[in-house]
Amino acid sequence: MAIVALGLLQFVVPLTGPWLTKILIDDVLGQSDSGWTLQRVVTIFASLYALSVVVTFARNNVMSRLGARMVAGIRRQLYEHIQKLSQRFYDSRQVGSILSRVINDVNGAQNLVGSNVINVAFDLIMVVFAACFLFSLSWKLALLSLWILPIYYLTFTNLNVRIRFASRSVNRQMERISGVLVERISGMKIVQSFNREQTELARFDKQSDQHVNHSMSAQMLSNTLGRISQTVGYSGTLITWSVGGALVLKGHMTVGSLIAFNAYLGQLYGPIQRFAEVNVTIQNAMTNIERIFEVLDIEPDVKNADNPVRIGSCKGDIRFENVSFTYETELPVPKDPKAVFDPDIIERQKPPKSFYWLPPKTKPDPLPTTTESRIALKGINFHAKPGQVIALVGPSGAGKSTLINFIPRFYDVDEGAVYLDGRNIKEYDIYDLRKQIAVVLQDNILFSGTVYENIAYGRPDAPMQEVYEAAKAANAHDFVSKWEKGYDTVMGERGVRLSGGQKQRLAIARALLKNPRILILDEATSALDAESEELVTEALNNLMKNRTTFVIAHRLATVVRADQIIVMDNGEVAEAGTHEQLLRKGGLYKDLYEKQLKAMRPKGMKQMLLS
Ligand SMILES: Nc1ncnc2c1ncn2[C@@H]1O[C@H](COP(=O)(O)OP(=O)(O)OP(=O)(O)O)[C@@H](O)[C@H]1O
Repeated sequence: MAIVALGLLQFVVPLTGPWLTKILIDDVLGQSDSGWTLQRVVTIFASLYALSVVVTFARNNVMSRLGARMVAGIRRQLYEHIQKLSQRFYDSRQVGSILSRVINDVNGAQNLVGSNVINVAFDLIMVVFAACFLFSLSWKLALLSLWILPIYYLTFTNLNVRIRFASRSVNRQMERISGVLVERISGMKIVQSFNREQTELARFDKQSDQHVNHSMSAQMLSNTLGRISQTVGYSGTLITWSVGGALVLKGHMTVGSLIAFNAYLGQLYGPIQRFAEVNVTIQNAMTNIERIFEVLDIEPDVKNADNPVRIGSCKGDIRFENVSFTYETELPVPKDPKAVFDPDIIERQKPPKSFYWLPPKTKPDPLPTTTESRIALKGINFHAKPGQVIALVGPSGAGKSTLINFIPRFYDVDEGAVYLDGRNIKEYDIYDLRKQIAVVLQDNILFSGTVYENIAYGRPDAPMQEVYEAAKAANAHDFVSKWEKGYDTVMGERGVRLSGGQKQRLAIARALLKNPRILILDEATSALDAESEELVTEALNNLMKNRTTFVIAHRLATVVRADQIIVMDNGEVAEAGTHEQLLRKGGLYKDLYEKQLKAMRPKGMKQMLLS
C-alpha cells in the first residue's frame, strides 16, 4: 500500500514539470497577463523537486525491505517443501542442482521485486498519463508521433518470447554447472589423486562456455529490442520537431505547448526504452520463478495419511507382507534420438512458433528423459518380533538397503505392506513413526557444529547428563573429554576432523540419545579397523539392548548371534533362520559363510567367528 502511495506521489514531478515549463515559457517569459510570476513558478518547481527526493528515498527503502522479505519467504517455503520430498526426488537430482534452485533461482527472482521492475509497473501508469497529456495538447500531433507503437508492440512480443526461452537455457545450464561443481568439490580428493584437475577444468570450461553462449543470445536479443525502442523514441521526437515545428511556425501551436509536448513524449517513450533495457532481467526472473514453482509443484510421494494415527511409544513389532519395489530413475536423453548426448550441455531452447500476434503463455519445455526401471524387491515376507535382532545378509545389490528404507518411510512400497505393531505404517503420523527409529550408517553424516549439538541432534533439549551417558555407552566419552573444549569442540563440515571410528561412535551416541524402539544399522562397522570395530561393536551392543534391530553386514561375524538371519538374493528372500539352522540347510548362507571363512583363515579368524 505504502509503495503504491509513494509510487503515485512520484508521478507528480514528471507529470506536472512539463506543464509548468509551458507556463514558464508562454505566460511568464512570453509576458502574458495570466497572473503567473517567475518567482511563483520557481517556488513550485523547488517544492516539487524536494518532494520528489523525499518520496524516492522513502519508496526505495520500503521496496528493498519488501523485496528482501519476499525473497527470504520464498526461499524458506522452498526449503520447507524440499525437506518434505522423499528419497525418490533426491535420487534423480544432483545436490548442486537442488542448491541452484534454492540459491540462484531465488536470488534471480528477487529482481522481480527489485526497484527496477517495480519502476516498470509505475512507468506503465506514467505512459497512460503522458499519452493523455499529449492528446490534450495536440491530438493530431499525438497520433502522428504514436503511430509507430503497434510495430513496436509486435517486435517486442516476438523478441520477448525468445528472450524468455534463452533465459531458460541460461538457468538450466547454471543448474548443470552447480551439479557438477558440488559433486567434484565434495570429491576433490578423488580428483586430485587421479590427477584429473585439467580434465575437470576443461569440462567446467565447456559448461561455462555454453552458459556464456546462452547468456549472450539473451543479451543480444535484449540489446536488439533496446535499440528498436530507441529508434522508435527518436522517430517520435523527429516527427514532433518537424510537424510540431511547422505548426508553431504557422501559429497553430505555441512554443511552450511544443516544448511541453516533446517533454511528455519523452515521458512516454522513456519508460518504453527503460522497460526494454530491464526486460532481460525480468524474463530471467520469470524463468527463475518458473523453476521455483517446478519444485514447489512436486507432490511429496511419501506423505502423512489424512487422519494419521499418533504413536506415543511402540513395541517394535515389524512385519513385511508381500513387499515389492521397483526403482524408477529418470535419465536425461538428447531431443534427437540419433544425436550424441552430452549431459554437461543444455541445448538451446527455442519457441515453438516463429511469429506471435499476442504474447504467448509458454511453459518450460521439460528436458527429454527416459525412465529406467529396476526391480529391487519381489514379494518379501518376514516378521521381526519386539526386541529381536534381524540380520540381513546377501550378495551386493541383493536389496538389503532397499528393504530397510521402508521402515522409516524413506520410500513407500509399490506392492504389499509393512506393519508396525499390527498396523500399516502408512497409517501412522510420519513424524511419530520416525521418532521410534534410529539409523546408523556406514558413513555417518555429522553436521558442522559442536559435539554436543551433534549428539543431541534428535533431542536438542536433552540434559547434558544424558548426552554424557549416551557418549559413554557409545565409547565416545573418552576421546571427546580428552579434547580441550570437550563437548563444545566445533567440528568441521561433515565432521571431517574425526576419524571413521570416532564419527561412528558419535553417530551411535546420537542414536542412543534418541532412545528409539527400532534400530537400523546399515553396514555400521564395515569401514572400521579391528580396534575401532571392537569399540564400535561394543557401543552397538549397548545400543541394541531391548530394541528391535535390523543389521545389514557383509561380515558374517557380526550377524551370527542374530535371532533371525534373512538371506537376500536378487531382490528376494532366499532363506531365513538362525545361524545354525542356515548352516545346516547348506544353502546360500552356508556358501557365503564358507567363502568368508576361507578368506579370513590365514588371519586365524575362524576361532574368532566361532567364539
Ligand atoms: N536409488 C536407486 N535408484 C535406482 N536403483 C537403485 C537405487 N538404489 C539401489 N538400486 C538398485 O537396487 C538394487 C538393490 O540395491 P541395494 O542397495 O538395496 O542392495 P544391497 O543389497 O544393499 O547392496 P550392498 O550390499 O552392495 O549395499 C541394486 O540393483 C541397485 O542397483
